[in-house]
Amino acid sequence: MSRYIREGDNPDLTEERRKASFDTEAMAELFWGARNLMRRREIANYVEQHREFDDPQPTAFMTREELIENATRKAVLTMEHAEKAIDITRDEESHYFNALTMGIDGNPFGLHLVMAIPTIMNNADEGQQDEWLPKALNREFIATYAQTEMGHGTNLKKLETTATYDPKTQEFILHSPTITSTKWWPGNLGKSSNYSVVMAQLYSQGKCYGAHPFFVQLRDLRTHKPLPGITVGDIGPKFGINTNDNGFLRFDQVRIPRRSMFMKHAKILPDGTYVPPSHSKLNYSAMVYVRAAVVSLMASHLLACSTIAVRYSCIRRQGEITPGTGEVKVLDYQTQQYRIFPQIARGVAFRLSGNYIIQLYRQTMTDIKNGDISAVPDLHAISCGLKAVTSYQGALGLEQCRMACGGHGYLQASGFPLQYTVAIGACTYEGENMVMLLQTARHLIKMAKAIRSGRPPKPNKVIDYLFKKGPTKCLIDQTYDPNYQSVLEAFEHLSRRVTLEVYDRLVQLQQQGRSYELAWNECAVDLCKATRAHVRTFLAKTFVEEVNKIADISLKSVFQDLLQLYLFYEVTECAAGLLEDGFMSGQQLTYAKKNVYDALAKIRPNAAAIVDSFDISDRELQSVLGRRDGNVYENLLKWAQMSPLNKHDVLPFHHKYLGKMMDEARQKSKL
Ligand SMILES: CCCCCCCCCCCCC/C=C/C(=O)SCCNC(=O)CCNC(=O)[C@H](O)C(C)(C)COP(=O)(O)OP(=O)(O)OC[C@H]1O[C@@H](n2cnc3c(N)ncnc32)[C@H](O)[C@@H]1OP(=O)(O)O
Ligand SMILES: Cc1cc2nc3c(=O)[nH]c(=O)nc-3n(C[C@H](O)[C@H](O)[C@H](O)COP(=O)(O)OP(=O)(O)OC[C@H]3O[C@@H](n4cnc5c(N)ncnc54)[C@H](O)[C@@H]3O)c2cc1C
Repeated sequence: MSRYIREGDNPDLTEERRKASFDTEAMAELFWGARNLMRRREIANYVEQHREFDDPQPTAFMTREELIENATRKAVLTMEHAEKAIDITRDEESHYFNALTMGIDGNPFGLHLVMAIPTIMNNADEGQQDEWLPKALNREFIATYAQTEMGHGTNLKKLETTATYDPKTQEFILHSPTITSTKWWPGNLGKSSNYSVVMAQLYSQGKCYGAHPFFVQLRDLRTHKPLPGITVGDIGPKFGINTNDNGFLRFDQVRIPRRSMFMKHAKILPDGTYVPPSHSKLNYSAMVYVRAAVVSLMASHLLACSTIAVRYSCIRRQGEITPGTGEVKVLDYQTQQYRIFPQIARGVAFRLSGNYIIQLYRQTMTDIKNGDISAVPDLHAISCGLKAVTSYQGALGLEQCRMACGGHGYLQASGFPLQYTVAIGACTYEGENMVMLLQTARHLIKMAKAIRSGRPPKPNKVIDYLFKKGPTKCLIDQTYDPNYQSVLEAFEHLSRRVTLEVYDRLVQLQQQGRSYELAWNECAVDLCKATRAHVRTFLAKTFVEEVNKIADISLKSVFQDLLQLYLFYEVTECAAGLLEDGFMSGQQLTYAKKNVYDALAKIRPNAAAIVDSFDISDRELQSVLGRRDGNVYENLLKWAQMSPLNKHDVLPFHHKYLGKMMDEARQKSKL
């Protein structure tokens, strides 16, 4: 018996696992890296041995208060166990440990770890870091990130919370002047946090200097009651992440010391003089971090949901393909493969680009510390576009996986509602997706201007292709092309064309008398298309580069199948754009489709082993349909029997309403 095939497993799933053309363990090592995989296994074992991390019942059956209490209990346990279970200096280990112990629906430390600590690290000056960081790491307080207000989330310039400097007392006065200035949404703000990063309009010497971050104590450290002048609470149930106490917050003339303003970049001197930062957006770095992290987060969601969908599709038999030969596994239907396998391929693509963008983020933060801010605009541009594209495609992909599981996919027991409701938040938080696409487009338009004026900027891996002249006709079906250069060139062509076309239209509209802003708005849909084309090119190139690095032939061949699917699926997705200017022919589109179908057929026998190699445990999946052992039906029944409604054969209020109604109806009909 192996790690993947065990006694008592569903025989249909075992048969699938035996079919694989590669060694699943070797694939898992390639996917995670040998050391990371070993550490994942050790961490998972650690958690399995500590049953106190188990939920007392499936979270789907809990009330909101029970959810939050359970998450809080496990969050404290997680912190207590962290040093024994993981190397806390390694983010990968922390993320994995947290996902195993606390799940994905939220926990009281979410924003503390993901936004408040990064803000302290990147926006506090040395003295402030010395004071706040050890306490933050030591969990002496829990902080969140309060930026969005009821009236404004996107347009930070219009935030209404004010921080007015009073040089007499050397304090800021925080105030929420209107209902719409109420901070609204911050994760863990409602009940868990006692501190927060607060974005407020900075006023000094009668002048407004725009939104700046402040570090503010919200609750008494002993009683946990809100401090005087502070009104704080939970915003109520949401589409998802109901384990998270997203909150509201108001200030009524609350005084905080001058040194509560984050002063690494901008400063207020004791007399009220404002010292500007070297780059006006350096205070936004925590947002940049989460945008970059979303790419890997979407990979995790897609890989988890495709694991569920593939496993379930291997044990679900329904209908015959050849009459009289018996019911097939639903994974044998080409339509099923077409729904699920592209999600696997996209998940892998996101994982590879997610690694790249997080490294770029870390490098840029180090550069900023050393006084070099040159990479900031490029990081902002690509992270906004990637965040928007991966969260949107991730959301669509999860829904495909759900639908691929038929009726059972709609059950909470499938695990999809949890994955989906958590994942789609990323289309909105950290910058609404359209707004993010338009941020990247600003960068692309600058590049287009440089192309038109014949002055390329200094070399940059992400945008260099825009300045090259590619082939004038698509060559995807013409040459032997193991590195898919002609597909990449097609993506580059599309990106270059839509970027230049929308740039030319912007210029033309201005020449016709429109202001830049009005012209921009008239071009906004196409500007978003330019960003999507650019991000597609980036994701595809990263995928090709990474597959080329694989040495093991049998593993490489599996990745090549996924790459083939990814690239040609993307060709079909953007076919309208490639056909529009005659770059690609209808015949070439047929060729692309054929490549998609060929790839589906090649992936089919390996599908179960591919998803096994993602090494996603049952504890993470929280899915009866996606169980490793494939024993779905008996466990679905067990799961339903745990429903609180089944505590009583007859619901306590039955006779009050339905019972009474039917009794009365029967009596009337007897009369
Ligand atoms: C498996 C991995 C697990 C990892 C774990 C991850 C877990 C994830 C958990 C998720 C938790 C979610 C928590 C959510 C938190 C939030 O949502 S916090 C609130 C987020 N809010 C936003 O994102 C607001 C969006 N709005 C903006 O960012 C800005 O308002 C704007 C739209 C970008 C415009 O900014 P503004 O200052 O008004 O712009 P302008 O003055 O017009 O300037 C524009 C120029 O500035 C450049 N720029 C903008 N932002 C940045 C930046 N961050 N960095 C660098 N440069 C920036 C922009 O490009 C413009 O430049 P030019 O074109 O040169 O003018
Ligand atoms: C799950 C979740 C968690 C969150 N966590 C936090 C948190 O911890 N801390 C925090 O501070 N905030 C948080 N937020 C708030 C979040 O960051 C904002 O909701 C988000 O930035 C979008 O802003 P908005 O709500 O103002 O949307 P709006 O800007 O009002 O969006 C409404 C519509 O207007 C469009 N639109 C707006 N401006 C433009 C424009 N310039 N061009 C084109 N279209 C435009 C948008 O595309 C969208 O279609 C969270 C939100 C969610 C959903």
